[in-house]
Amino acid sequence: MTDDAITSNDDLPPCPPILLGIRAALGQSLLEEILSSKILLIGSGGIGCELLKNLALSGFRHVEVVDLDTIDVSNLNRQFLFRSVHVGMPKCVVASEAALRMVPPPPPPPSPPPTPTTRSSQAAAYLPHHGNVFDNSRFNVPFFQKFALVLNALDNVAARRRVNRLCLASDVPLIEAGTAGYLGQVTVIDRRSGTECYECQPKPTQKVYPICTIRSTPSQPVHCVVWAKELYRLCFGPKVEDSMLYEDEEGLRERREGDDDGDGDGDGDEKKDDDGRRTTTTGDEGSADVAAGGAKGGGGSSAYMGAMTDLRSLLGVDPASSPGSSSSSSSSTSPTPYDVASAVRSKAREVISALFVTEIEKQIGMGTYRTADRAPEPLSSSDVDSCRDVVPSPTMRDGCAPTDVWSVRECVAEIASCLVEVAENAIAQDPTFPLPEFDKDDDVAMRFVTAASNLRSYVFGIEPIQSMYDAKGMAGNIIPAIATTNAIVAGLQVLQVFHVLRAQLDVKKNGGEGGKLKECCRYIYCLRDKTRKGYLLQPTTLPDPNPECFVCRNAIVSLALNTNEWTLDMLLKRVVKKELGFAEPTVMIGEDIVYEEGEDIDPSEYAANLAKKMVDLPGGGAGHGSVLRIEDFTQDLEVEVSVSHRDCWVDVDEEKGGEAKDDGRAEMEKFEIGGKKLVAATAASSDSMKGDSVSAESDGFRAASANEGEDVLLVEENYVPRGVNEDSKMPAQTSSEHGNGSKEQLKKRAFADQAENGAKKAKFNVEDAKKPDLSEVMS
Ligand SMILES: Nc1ncnc2c1ncn2[C@@H]1O[C@H](COP(=O)(O)OP(=O)(O)OP(=O)(O)O)[C@@H](O)[C@H]1O
Ligand SMILES: [Zn+2]
Repeated sequence: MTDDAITSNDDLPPCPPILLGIRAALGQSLLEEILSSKILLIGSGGIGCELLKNLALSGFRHVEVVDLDTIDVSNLNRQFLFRSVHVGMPKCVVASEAALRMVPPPPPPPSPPPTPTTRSSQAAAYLPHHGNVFDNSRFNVPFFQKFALVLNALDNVAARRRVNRLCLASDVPLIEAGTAGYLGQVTVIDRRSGTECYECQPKPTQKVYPICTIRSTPSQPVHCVVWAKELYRLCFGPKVEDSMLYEDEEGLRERREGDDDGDGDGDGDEKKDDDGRRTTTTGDEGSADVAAGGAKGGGGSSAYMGAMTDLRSLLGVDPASSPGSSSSSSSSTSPTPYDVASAVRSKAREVISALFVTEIEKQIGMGTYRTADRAPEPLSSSDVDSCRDVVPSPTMRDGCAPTDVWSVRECVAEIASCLVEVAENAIAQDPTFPLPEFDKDDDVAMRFVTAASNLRSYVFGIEPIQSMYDAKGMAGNIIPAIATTNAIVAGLQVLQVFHVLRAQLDVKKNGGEGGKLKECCRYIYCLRDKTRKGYLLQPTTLPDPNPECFVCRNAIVSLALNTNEWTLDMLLKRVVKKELGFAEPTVMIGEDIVYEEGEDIDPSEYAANLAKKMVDLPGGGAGHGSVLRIEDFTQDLEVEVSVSHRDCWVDVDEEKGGEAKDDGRAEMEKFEIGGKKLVAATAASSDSMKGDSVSAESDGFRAASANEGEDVLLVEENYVPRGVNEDSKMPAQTSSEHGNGSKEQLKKRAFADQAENGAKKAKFNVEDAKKPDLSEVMS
């Protein structure tokens, strides 16, 4: 791979046997770079565990790991650095300790010893940071600047955007990765090298949710839907132990016994080995004490299993029992439907209270949610009382629609109503009873899952609360995360790490500006189906930035909405924070600051503006044709937003032959980012604005080309990637007029890549059309 890679071992300093292969492939100087470089890893879940193991076994001695979550039982099947004794402990703490034990011993110091001491001869340290990467007091530009490069192993767009911005602002290369079932992708983002950033391409609306475990600290609606499906299994499943929420006494005992030092704290106490080489890696202050809190979580019993067992028996789900025959039922004769309904409602109250009050309070007490964006708030007892017919279930209401969003109390009432229905069906010996596995097309199943998922969202402050229609879309599209894909992708990431370090080493040795990663790094797809030549990995050149990207190219963002009705508060929450990802925005109209956030800012200063309509804001208002300037010093980001007023939203839905499209949002709440920019500030009628609609969706097409001399398998040279249609060799499906997303630009890029790499024109391979854009994948 390199010139010095061929040097005979006799001429080289001693090296741990496990690293001889690395040295033979990469050379002594790159090995030294590996031994001394500081690497930051964000996320220690499925991909993160694989990456940590790879980094450790490749000789990396200085790695820091950020993760906000604690270990759940359901992570154990494939997040292989964790054991049942670790349940409840921070993932990053356990993963760092486990990986550190795999780091080969340091090479013996050369004689005479180097002066000053180089980092490669220092003790290895894998430092965990249990926290949310959005915590700007800890994870900010100075923190990122300490590292040679950053690796992402995340499962959500918001956190990926945050890391992307911090890396751009810190000038640190980012190796980004994602998987979705059998599919995966890895790319390298480097501002100085002029590569595309994570946000250069608009993200397509997510259609599948690759996820298969439960997030202890949920942050998205889909995390709650996954949890609710497991709750459904726990209530109605033929085998209660199949549910990821199931806890039995034996399992708890095992976990306590697994804490082999017998102190019950579950810490494993494995921080040092005999020669003291492996240093204690408690990380920052947060990690050590949370680890202790989390460990108690490993030994505590769940607050809900007792009530759940009674409920199953009452529902007649467990074969030994029949409806109404619970131990808590006092009736000795056959119960009437009324008796059953009232017994079920009362038990439902107990279960809901255990799940959404007692269990949450218990976990809060143990510090499980310290890293959540917002501390969870247990339901109130009056909310839980809605079980007792206090509130009618929303689906029993006249005119109820699948797009309705239910309140907390309605969700509680809906759960109770589903449970009563199941019990009554059981009594009537309905042939559909007992309930089958969860089926999104089953009415009771979907009502139950929507209500339970939303209650969890309410408790954790997760928005938006889902209508049954939305929840169904998610519940039906959750696909399992596959450990093998995670392993492949993590391996590819480490190969890119070597390339980045090699480029950095060249600059150190030979001088120059750096920024040459486009020459050596690749965007790599991991495909599900082999290409015709039998390859599963496809490297392509790193794409150029999108000139329309407001993150890396300071492009102006165009925004259309009803400026007469939108308030500043709506603008901040729905557009500035949610869509544009600003963490601490300062909003200016001309020279006037209309809003500011941050540690030193008194929130009352701009409180009066929050309720004002956009047109009524100071500085002349943010009406049609105005320009807002939004800054965020925490991300070193500044953007100009060109505002246009729109109050009529007739979009043509081509699939429905030109009918008006209803996306479920109230007319007044609609907005569009990324339409045509206003050229001049003219007063606009609704009609004059109609033509401005441009979908911000893109299929995330990447121009692909075969590259010679890769360290991954090549695809055949006549391969044409997804999105290029056979006749025109033009990217299909994109309707965006955004820079690289436009047909013309994509076409140019595809052809430029082909020319550059001598790739011949190709036939479109149908199998390859399955290749997704994984830029928004979950893990
Ligand atoms: N904002 C964030 N700050 C820090 N860590 C984060 C943030 N968002 C996500 N993570 C972490 O990224 C990791 C993503 O890994 P992954 O998705 O494999 O794990 P998982 O959620 O446990 O499993 P699953 O594959 O079922 O989704 C998680 O451990 C999660 O805690
Ligand atoms: Zn960009």
